[in-house]
Amino acid sequence: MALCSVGRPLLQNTRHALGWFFKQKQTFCCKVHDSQEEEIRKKLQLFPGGSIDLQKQESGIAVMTVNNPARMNAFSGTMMTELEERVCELETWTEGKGLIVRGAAGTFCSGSDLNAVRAISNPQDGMKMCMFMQKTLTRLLRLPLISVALVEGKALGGGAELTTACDFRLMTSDAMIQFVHKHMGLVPGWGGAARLVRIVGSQNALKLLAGSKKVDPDFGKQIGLVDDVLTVGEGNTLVDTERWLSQFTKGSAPVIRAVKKVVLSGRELSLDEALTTERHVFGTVWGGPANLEALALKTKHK
Ligand SMILES: CCC(=O)SCCNC(=O)CCNC(=O)[C@H](O)C(C)(C)COP(=O)(O)OP(=O)(O)OC[C@H]1O[C@@H](n2cnc3c(N)ncnc32)[C@H](O)[C@@H]1OP(=O)(O)O
Repeated sequence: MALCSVGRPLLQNTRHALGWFFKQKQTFCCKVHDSQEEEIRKKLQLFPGGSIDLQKQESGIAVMTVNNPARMNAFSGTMMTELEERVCELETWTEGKGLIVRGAAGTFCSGSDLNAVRAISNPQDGMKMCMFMQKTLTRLLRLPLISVALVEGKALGGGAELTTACDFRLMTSDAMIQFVHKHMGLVPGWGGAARLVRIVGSQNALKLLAGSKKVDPDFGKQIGLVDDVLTVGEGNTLVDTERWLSQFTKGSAPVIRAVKKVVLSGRELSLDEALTTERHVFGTVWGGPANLEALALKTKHK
């Protein structure tokens, strides 16, 4: 059997990549009824408050709002389980192309609700809560939608982690992102450190985590955490974000979703596995309606 460069048998590699690809394709609805997860879900339900709101628009862009303004949009337990439900809804939204994640009332999110944190401050419950949020945020990042976090006001702790589960981050000119975990005697646990390293590199991740350094828009852009800055007071930030995102979501949903899948496989798989996946994703759009229309129009790229 032929060996690929990383030493994994080629056939095994192909199977792995295809398994990954079809897992992304299938609509997993949605709750994994694993007993540990069910246990943590039940525990999270004991900490109510706020909501995660989802609006799916005809444009193919959905807006997800972290809504708990009395606590600066901190995540209560029920908001964690609602986030999972909304992600599940988005996994089955086949017309979707883009997603905006934002906070209610002009601020992003102040992390986990400290009242809930105090009540479940033993390591076992902490790890279970982290596992639940890691899984949900990984599914969020893997949606076949191009996602952007609109950061207004503050994104602190778990809120900063949530921004890293989106493909892009936009900040208003007065906004701030801060991984405050160290000041709380913690490290990120919602997958935020692993994702941060992939976005800004380990040197910058160390500065942000070990120094709990405040990230304003200029510094954010400099280190590649922030993709663009919206000037406060100049129009409606949500409309501006939709306009910004539409540069990437214009066009046919199957093609936009295919773009996200090939980029995701490039980011998450070995080169051989990513190449296999890319071929298969290519096969889903080759000869498809958008491809045939472009050929019929004799499209030129001047
Ligand atoms: C995954 C790990 C984590 O996420 S650990 C949590 C990390 N987050 C934090 O430590 C945030 C702590 N909060 C703060 O620093 C401040 O409240 C911030 C967000 C800067 C807002 O300050 P400021 O504008 O002065 O408003 P404030 O302090 O009066 O807050 C308004 C009300 O919101 C509440 N609040 C805020 N954050 C949380 C939170 N994470 N959990 C629970 N409640 C929170 C404040 O307690 C305050 O409530 P109240 O009006 O006093 O009843």
